[in-house]
Amino acid sequence: MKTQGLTQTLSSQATWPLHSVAQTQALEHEAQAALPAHTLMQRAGLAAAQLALAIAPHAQKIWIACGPGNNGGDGLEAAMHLHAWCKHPIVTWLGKDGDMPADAKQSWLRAKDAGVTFAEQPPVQFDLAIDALLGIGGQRSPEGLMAQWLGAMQRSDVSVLCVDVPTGLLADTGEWLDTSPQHHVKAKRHTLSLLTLKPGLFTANGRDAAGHIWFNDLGVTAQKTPTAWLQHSQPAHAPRAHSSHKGSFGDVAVIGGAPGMSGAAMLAALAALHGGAGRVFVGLMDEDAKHAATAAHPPLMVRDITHLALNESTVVCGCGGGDAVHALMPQVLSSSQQLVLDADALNAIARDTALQSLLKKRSPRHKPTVLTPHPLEAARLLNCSAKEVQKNRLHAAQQLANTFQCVVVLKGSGSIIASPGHTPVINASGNARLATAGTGDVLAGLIGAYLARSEDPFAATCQAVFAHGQVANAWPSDAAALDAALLAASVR
Ligand SMILES: NC(=O)C1=CN([C@@H]2O[C@H](COP(=O)(O)OP(=O)(O)OC[C@H]3O[C@@H](n4cnc5c(N)ncnc54)[C@H](OP(=O)(O)O)[C@@H]3O)[C@@H](O)[C@H]2O)[C@@H](O)CC1
Ligand SMILES: Nc1ncnc2c1ncn2[C@@H]1O[C@H](COP(=O)(O)OP(=O)(O)O)[C@@H](O)[C@H]1O
Ligand SMILES: [K+]
Repeated sequence: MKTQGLTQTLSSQATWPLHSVAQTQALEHEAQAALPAHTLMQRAGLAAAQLALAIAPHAQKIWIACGPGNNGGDGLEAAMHLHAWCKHPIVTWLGKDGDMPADAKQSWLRAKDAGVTFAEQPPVQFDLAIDALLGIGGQRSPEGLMAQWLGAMQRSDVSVLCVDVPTGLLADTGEWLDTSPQHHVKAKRHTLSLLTLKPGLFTANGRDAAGHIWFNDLGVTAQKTPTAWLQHSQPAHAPRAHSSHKGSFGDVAVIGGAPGMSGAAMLAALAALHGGAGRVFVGLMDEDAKHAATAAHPPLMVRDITHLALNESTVVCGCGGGDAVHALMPQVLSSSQQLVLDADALNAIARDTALQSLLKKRSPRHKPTVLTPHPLEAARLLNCSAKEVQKNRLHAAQQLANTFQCVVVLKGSGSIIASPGHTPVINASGNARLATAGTGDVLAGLIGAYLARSEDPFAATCQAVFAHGQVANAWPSDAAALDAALLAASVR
């Protein structure tokens, strides 16, 4: 087994394995059995203290809020090092002598012996705070002093370093334990994930709660199949062969754009075009918009829906489809070779069990389908509330994928890509610049373009979702706000 382990930022790897709390605890037990007692906590505390120095090199007064369990033990270890390095750590601690885990007790004794300052209340002023209240053992809402201290850290303007997991966040799902709307996290935040990276840091509320994420495996290599993968970057596009032609990259046919909503279908079509599809056809449901669409975008081929070769195309259906798209769905589900279903197409399926049966039949007929619901659309398909979907996004996405035998993209902060037989992927790209109307239409079109030239629908979908978010990541902060039209023009 390796020693100490290195604290890394996530940019060094394209994909990262994410492990659940249960897997992490099993790994911790295995590692503890193979190492001298207290080794892991000493490594965790040293890593936290070193990271504290790195993110706030000039900090002197450091408030370390320690909980009653082993997460608090990590904080006590960190305090001991920071004290030895002539910083001024002040520990507020919720542990009780005689009622604490053995590792935490040992760290408490070591911190006391080293002369660390313990206080009843947080200091009035501090230069950095370390949240070592709860880690992966936190399964009920903080109350009393713990809740007060957590609130003080979240409201503070000073940087906060969370040890392992931001207190109050469920490491498996990214949901806050206490769902009252108090979590207006203000401080600049860092999280040092220990032993494993946990899925909840990357989806739902995880990204806001955790801030910049660092990882230290404490010298222990996780062997188990992960719960999910984090996609953190992707390979550059393969160069196009010189002899390639428009037929080499597939046809995408977009169906949607009912009266008043043609923009949604056009966004999907433009995204498919800029995403590299060989030819993009648009079956607009609004007759009156066809002429203007052709004039504005000559490379797009606007066609009557009945003239689209669905059985030879990757069809993107639903963007701006309104209720009228329902009538087209039997044909679309039966004939399309590959299919991306978004927005109103998903709502139509949620309402109609006959369409659900047609959808389920596609996979056995080797006709791949990608569903791209946002949480409310996913909830309609699962017959539950959007809140329930958000409670466990990985589970909801996998459930949808298994039910309909499709690839599913559950959109939002930390989009989940799930498919039967695959370990789900959490997408790391993207940010709140995408929280504007029409960006989902762009995603549907882009997935269409990637599917059209790929043999692997799951991988193609993961790459398209990453590329879509990457535009928002790279968007200059001093440029005009990113809107869906700019996004459709910028995707690759
Ligand atoms: N052991 C090791 O070698 C290593 C462990 N590591 C570290 O340990 C962390 C896991 O430690 P853990 O399992 O002790 O759980 P932890 O997150 O401290 O919380 C549980 C404690 O909090 C209490 N509690 C819970 N909710 C509460 C509430 N609302 N309000 C008040 N109290 C509440 C709960 O009490 P109980 O519910 O049992 O009454 C229990 O005492 C992990 O995230 C990592 O940081 C690393 O150093 C690697 C090596
Ligand atoms: N905060 C965010 N972080 C990352 N991605 C986001 C965020 N907000 C929105 N997005 C992305 O933007 C797109 C919005 O899609 P959707 O909700 O369908 O919007 P619309 O229907 O208006 O097109 C999705 O790809 C979603 O993942
Ligand atoms: K913590």
